[in-house]
Amino acid sequence: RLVDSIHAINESSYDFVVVGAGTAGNVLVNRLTANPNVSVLVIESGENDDGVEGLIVPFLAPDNLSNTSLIWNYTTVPQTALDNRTLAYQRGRVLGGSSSINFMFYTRGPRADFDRFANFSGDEGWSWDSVFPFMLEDEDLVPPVDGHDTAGEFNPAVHGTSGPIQTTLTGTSFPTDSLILQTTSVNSTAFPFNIDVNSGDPLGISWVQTDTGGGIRHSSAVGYLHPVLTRVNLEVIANAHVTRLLNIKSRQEPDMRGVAFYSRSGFVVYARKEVILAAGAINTPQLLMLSGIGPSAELESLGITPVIDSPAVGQHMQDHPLFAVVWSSPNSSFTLDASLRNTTFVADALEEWVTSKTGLFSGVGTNLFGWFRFPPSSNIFSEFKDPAAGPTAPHVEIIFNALQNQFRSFAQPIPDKGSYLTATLAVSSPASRGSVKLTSSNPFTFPAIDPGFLTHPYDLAAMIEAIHIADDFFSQSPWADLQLLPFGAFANATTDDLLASMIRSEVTTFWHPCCTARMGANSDSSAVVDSNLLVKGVNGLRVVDASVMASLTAHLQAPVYAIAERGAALVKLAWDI
Ligand SMILES: Cc1cc2nc3c(=O)[nH]c(=O)nc-3n(C[C@H](O)[C@H](O)[C@H](O)COP(=O)(O)OP(=O)(O)OC[C@H]3O[C@@H](n4cnc5c(N)ncnc54)[C@H](O)[C@@H]3O)c2cc1C
Repeated sequence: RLVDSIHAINESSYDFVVVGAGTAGNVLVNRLTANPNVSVLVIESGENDDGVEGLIVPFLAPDNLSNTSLIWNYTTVPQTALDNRTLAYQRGRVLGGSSSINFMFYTRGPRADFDRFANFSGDEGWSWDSVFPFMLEDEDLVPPVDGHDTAGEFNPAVHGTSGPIQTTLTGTSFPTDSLILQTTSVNSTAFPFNIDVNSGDPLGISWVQTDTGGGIRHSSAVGYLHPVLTRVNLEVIANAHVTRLLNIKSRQEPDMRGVAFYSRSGFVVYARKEVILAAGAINTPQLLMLSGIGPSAELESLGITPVIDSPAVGQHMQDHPLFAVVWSSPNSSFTLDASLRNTTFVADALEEWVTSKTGLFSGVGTNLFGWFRFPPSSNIFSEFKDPAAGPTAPHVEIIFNALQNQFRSFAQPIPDKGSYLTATLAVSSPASRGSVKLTSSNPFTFPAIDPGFLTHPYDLAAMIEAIHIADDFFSQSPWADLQLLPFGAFANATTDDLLASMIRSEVTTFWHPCCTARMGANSDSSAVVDSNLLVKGVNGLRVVDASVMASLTAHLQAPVYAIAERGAALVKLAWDI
């Protein structure tokens, strides 16, 4: 049952209180309420997603970033390695959380990253082989909207077909698709084709898989929450902001099963079994610290009485730095710039989506992308230790036909004529670390978010390597007819030093924060939760969201689903439900 008012809530205590109806939170809600004897309240700060068209049209995803009623409109602190720029740092604030506003790439990440989770936490249960069955549980792979034959575009053996989240392959082809594939043939050593990015070995160039189905976004709200809203043992309150967790024991080990929240006025509810924090990698550490779980001295300086000293809360933050390089081409038939400037073309494409959920608006605008490792002999490793987790973990990601082969830049203005090809690049296993810190004891004051982009020099060197790989890619024979020329600032960045300044002045976020309440062995003071995701040093509190990752991996949504599926299994096991 979805309620919009606190007065409609039936109880003052529930078996489980879940904080945040986001990507992970809705997995917990769905799996726990499958048992009719278990009662769950989920408290979500954002509004109901149902009926908000902008959230379900895949092609319109970027527009959500400026819809401030659906997002946490965060900004980072000045990034010291990015010319002191601050960056917009949006998160989803709506049922479905960031899965309702993200760009829908469905990527589970490399085997090596999950094996690193297992090593770090001392729990084999987090290894790729152990988590893999949970990865299949969230997924329902469905045919693409154009019904084309997908043989050779994915490996059915590594996909789920009965989970809540529909995933699919592109249903709109772009002229550059065949050129990308030809490049994997003419130089399969540097640019191998990989039939399935989600097998645990994502290296090479693959077809993009998205969490869309039938031409619409399948967020955690669409897949996990709305179908179970009729369960009588579930209550969901939207537009209700959790302000802190309450220690309900004055002696012995703290017990955090009280939840204070605000919905026009303040309320408290209690969990009989557990509070599960699923507020995401920014708000989870914020709430822990507001509740007295964090670095004691910092909390005291803000007037917050510490419950336990947990210095790692908010630390070890990672995110992928993202950057774009643009080439111009006199051959406009390969790019969509001209079409997208034509209002009739755009209106017709939208009309096609409205009537049949097919065409340009049914897709995310990117069909093929690649993950690459630098060779062991690469100069970068004479200077830096390799931060990647192992042989399946990429060093860089390149999205070759980003957003329909049109001009796309995070810093430069859109030209009103010409045709362009944009590659977006990311450092996949960055060495930089950042933090989330409280600036106030007021729960409505935004925390200080510092992703620490490029603060480790390896990340800048890796981004320069990514540009060289992209350049090499577009220098291969299939691209000759396009007569590509580096465009804009890229055209003038003719040395690595000039590339470095361009990177510093343009890098932005891939919106993948994680690791701010990371998992680890009990003896490890750099970890906030144990390998069962229970907050160390207190009772009754578990964290299940991107904050618990031991280190950064892929695009985070599919890994978060897998972590949440396993998290739900851990909760059920702990309470024998
Ligand atoms: C613009 C963008 C594009 C992205 N693109 C992709 C992509 O293409 N592929 C991919 O894999 N990943 C992508 N990501 C990342 C991915 O979506 C997130 O990492 C993932 O969804 C995070 O899941 P989560 O459960 O940790 O947090 P969220 O899904 O953000 O959920 C947290 C929820 O908690 C709620 N909440 C927070 N604080 C409170 C509070 N105090 N009280 C009550 N409720 C609260 C929030 O409103 C939210 O609903 C993208 C993210 C963004 C923002």
